[in-house]
Amino acid sequence: MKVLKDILYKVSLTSTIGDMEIRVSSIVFDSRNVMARSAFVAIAGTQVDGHEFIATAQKKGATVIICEKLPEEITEGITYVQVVNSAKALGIIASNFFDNPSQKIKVVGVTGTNGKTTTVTLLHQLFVAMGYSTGLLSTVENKINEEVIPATHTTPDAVSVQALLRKMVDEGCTHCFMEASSHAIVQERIAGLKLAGAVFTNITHDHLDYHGTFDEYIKAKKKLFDELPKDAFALVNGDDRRGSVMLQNCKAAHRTFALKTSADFKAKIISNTLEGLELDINGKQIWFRMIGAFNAYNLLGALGVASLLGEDEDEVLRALSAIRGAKGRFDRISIGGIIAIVDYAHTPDALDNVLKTINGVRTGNEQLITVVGCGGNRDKTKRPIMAKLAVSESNKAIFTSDNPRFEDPMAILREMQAGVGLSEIRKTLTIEDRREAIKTAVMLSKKGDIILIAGKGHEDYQEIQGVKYHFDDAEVVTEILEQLTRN
Ligand SMILES: CC(=O)N[C@H]1[C@@H](OP(=O)(O)OP(=O)(O)OC[C@H]2O[C@@H](n3ccc(=O)[nH]c3=O)[C@H](O)[C@@H]2O)O[C@H](CO)[C@@H](O)[C@@H]1O[C@H](C)C(=O)N[C@@H](C)C(=O)N[C@H](CCC(=O)O)C(=O)O
Ligand SMILES: Nc1ncnc2c1ncn2[C@@H]1O[C@H](COP(=O)(O)OP(=O)(O)OP(=O)(O)O)[C@@H](O)[C@H]1O
Ligand SMILES: N[C@H](CCC[C@H](N)C(=O)O)C(=O)O
Ligand SMILES: [Mg+2]
Repeated sequence: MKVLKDILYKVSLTSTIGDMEIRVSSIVFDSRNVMARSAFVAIAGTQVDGHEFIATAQKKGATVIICEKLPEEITEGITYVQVVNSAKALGIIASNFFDNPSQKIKVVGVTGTNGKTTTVTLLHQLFVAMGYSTGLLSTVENKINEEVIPATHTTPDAVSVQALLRKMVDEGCTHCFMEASSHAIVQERIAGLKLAGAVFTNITHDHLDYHGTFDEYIKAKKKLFDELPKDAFALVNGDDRRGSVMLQNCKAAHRTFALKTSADFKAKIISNTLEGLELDINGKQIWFRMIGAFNAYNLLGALGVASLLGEDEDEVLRALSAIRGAKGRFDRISIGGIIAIVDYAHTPDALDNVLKTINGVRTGNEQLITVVGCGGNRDKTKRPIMAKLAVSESNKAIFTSDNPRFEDPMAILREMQAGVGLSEIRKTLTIEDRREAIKTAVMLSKKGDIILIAGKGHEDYQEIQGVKYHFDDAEVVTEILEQLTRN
């Protein structure tokens, strides 16, 4: 239990009504989770306005209401705190409630359209390998050293972020590497967090359904850098022209990494094969198990962070060279001479990168068959672009479902087909059922061929009408390859 006025430290208040010395049992932003003596924080969301649930929260036992607009009816015995921005207040209050864990651990946030999970996973594995007790907050999973705490979001909600950091500090962690999604930055899920540094990987087309325009999407990412303290570092990809935008008006120490331009952390690709990457870094030639030129950026980002946190470059490079990265990112499954690659490419840039990587290393005698879909209730403008890329960079493309959510799967597929020109339509098949699509790809391939299954990576479900059915691309393709190559 914490005293209300203590957990309001640093929150911009407009007015208060009632006892400020009252004790609070938990911080809750969803009325459905309120318990006796909770403080309920009302937030206007994308679907509903949390202010509509103030009365419900009170009935369920909330004794403190934190809101932007005071309710018309004020109840005796309840304390009301009016704040300027309740989403931001939630982060600060949650941090105070958990005794500001981010002040006791070095937290590094990674943002960007692609490469966040890969970069934080590399860093987590690297710091564990170097002997540090280390936390991870990522799309795939949250972790304290090797203990897995399932993840529901790329960046958890504000209360979970602080609760997880508290657990990390209590378990002796000295570092935490976390993804900062653009949704999380805008929704203030990381308000109240003290960052030791932030990384910008890149920005390309995604999430325009949520942010509205590309400019707003850039602004969302930039907010992370605008709010960094002076003693933090801001490490950006110098080859992405928005890298310098992130650094405008940023008080933290400016640092860059790049393959093409001059930068604080630089590398040159010596070789890039389906087995891994060889890079030249400061005159040292090092081999990494990560595949694809884009992973040179993720490796450099991780090296930059480790160096900025004071680690020895040689030791870092030695450890990094043994690391495989995150699950579902360029996972290779080779059965009966057919190679299947499962990858989380769910944006045009990611798909383009993965296809270019495969095309850059194949002989050309084999076929490349791409199985791909686009998520429902997400940015629709990605659909024709991703379809076009899949067709033009593969011998055959099979369009299929990828979490249709509440949309009609066939409507999504038609929007994908609209991106393919008449001359290329014969190179495509549309098969709504993802298992059937993968099976068809396997049946169409012969020894030496490559099947790329894009979009779901580590995901172990197919989300249809609010229900998550078990579905794992790697599991399905393995089973089908084993069956068909046995016969
Ligand atoms: C679009 C979006 O980001 N939505 C997130 C947001 O919900 P919202 O603003 O839509 O909430 P809402 O349903 O309108 O409700 C408003 C408020 O009323 C409260 N409420 C609601 C109902 C009720 O009965 N009682 C009640 O108190 C809600 O708890 C909330 O505080 O805040 C919620 C709590 O933190 C999130 O769970 C929710 O994530 C949804 C499920 C989601 O799918 N988000 C995705 C898009 C997302 O966040 N993705 C990024 C990664 C993207 C990427 O980088 O690729 C991520 O970080 O995971
Ligand atoms: N640095 C990069 N530049 C471009 N594409 C990349 C990069 N790193 C990874 N990718 C591609 O993007 C996909 C997603 O990578 P990753 O999971 O690391 O990104 P993310 O930013 O965490 O994505 P999300 O927004 O869904 O959390 C990979 O499967 C790969 O296809
Ligand atoms: N973090 C991303 C993941 C997309 C993954 C893809 N499989 C899909 O469902 O669209 C999102 O929530 O938009
Ligand atoms: Mg991620």
